[in-house]
Amino acid sequence: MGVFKSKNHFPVEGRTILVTGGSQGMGKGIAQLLAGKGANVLIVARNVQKLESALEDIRKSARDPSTQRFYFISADLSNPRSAASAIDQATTWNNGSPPDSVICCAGAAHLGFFVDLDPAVFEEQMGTNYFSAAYTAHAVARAWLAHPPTPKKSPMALEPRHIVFTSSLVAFLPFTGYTAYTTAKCALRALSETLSQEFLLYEDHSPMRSHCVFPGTIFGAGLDTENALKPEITKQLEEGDDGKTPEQVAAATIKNLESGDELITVSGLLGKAMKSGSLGGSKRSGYGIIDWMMSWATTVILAFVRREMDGKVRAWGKRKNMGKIKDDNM
Ligand SMILES: NC(=O)C1=CN([C@@H]2O[C@H](COP(=O)(O)OP(=O)(O)OC[C@H]3O[C@@H](n4cnc5c(N)ncnc54)[C@H](OP(=O)(O)O)[C@@H]3O)[C@@H](O)[C@H]2O)C=CC1
Ligand SMILES: CCCCCCCCCCCCCCCC(=O)[C@@H](N)CO
Repeated sequence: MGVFKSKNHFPVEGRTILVTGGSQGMGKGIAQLLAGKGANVLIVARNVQKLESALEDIRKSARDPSTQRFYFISADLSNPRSAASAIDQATTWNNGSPPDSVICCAGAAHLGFFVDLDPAVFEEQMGTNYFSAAYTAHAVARAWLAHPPTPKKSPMALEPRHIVFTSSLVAFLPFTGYTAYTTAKCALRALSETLSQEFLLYEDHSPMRSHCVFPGTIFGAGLDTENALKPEITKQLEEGDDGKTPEQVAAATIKNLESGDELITVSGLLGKAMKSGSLGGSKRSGYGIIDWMMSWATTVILAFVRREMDGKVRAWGKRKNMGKIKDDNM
């Protein structure tokens, strides 16, 4: 049956994988899934209590608890020195080799209308969502180049090492209320795609791959926190997405990594359609046929979707008298 079995581009058994934001939500889901597939897993986040309790659950998901190893590192990854130190600690723990792959899930959304946000939020959102991943990637790419890969199977086979970024469906279509967050998530897409090309420089001696995941709504504590600040109109615009559990998002992410996708969606047809409408010069999945055919439909559909969304936003502003100068100010 070997002929029909396609290559697994993301083997994890016996590998060491670092997951940022691994203490809850999607990151924890991914860490548990990788543990179940036989990987050694490190998780990084700030809050130690959450890290400890997540690590317990990850350990319980292990395929073989007698051989697999698990560890947590507490670090604020929006600080470049802390991110570099986290990769150093991970390398020391992993007997001197950097983690084989890194999955960056750390992130959080601060919602609100642009004019209502304190300017500090723009910087915080870049730190939490963009710099946390950029600094982690920078530190691990340097470590990878300093530690050439050791062949896992035959002497000739060099397994690529992978860095995975987590963006969002909001990177494909504007959603009112998300300015501070979406800009950081779009920056992650640009980083991932530029890196995927730049990594080709090292293809012969130190193959590396970068990927970007674009989840839709993920249920959990992160979503509950962001919803407290989310404008009603934003909730209306997001209604087309039913949402997924962290476990569903984790499973779809790993499945797509295994099939070798660079840009990964995890929301069924909705995600595939939104992605295909924004491909430009981006890498297609497989031979690109499905992306290409789908894009015929979505360039048309998305124009209508956008019109409908804009109509909702315009009507909302009108109903709430937004932007109107109060009479007593005149
Ligand atoms: N929830 C959703 O609807 C969607 C989420 N996403 C993105 O998917 C990812 C996962 O989302 P979700 O499952 O909701 O995540 P959660 O909010 O549940 O968890 C976020 C994780 O990131 C960690 N983290 C946050 N900031 C930092 C930091 N500065 N340094 C280190 N760790 C940090 C948190 O731990 P601690 O606070 O202890 O540091 C926690 O482990 C995020 O990047 C999010 O932006 C994308 C689309 C939709
Ligand atoms: C053919 C195209 C049809 C388009 C339909 C539009 C509806 C899609 C809704 C998507 C909702 C956005 C979810 C991500 C939110 C997010 O990233 C935050 N929650 C972060 O925490």
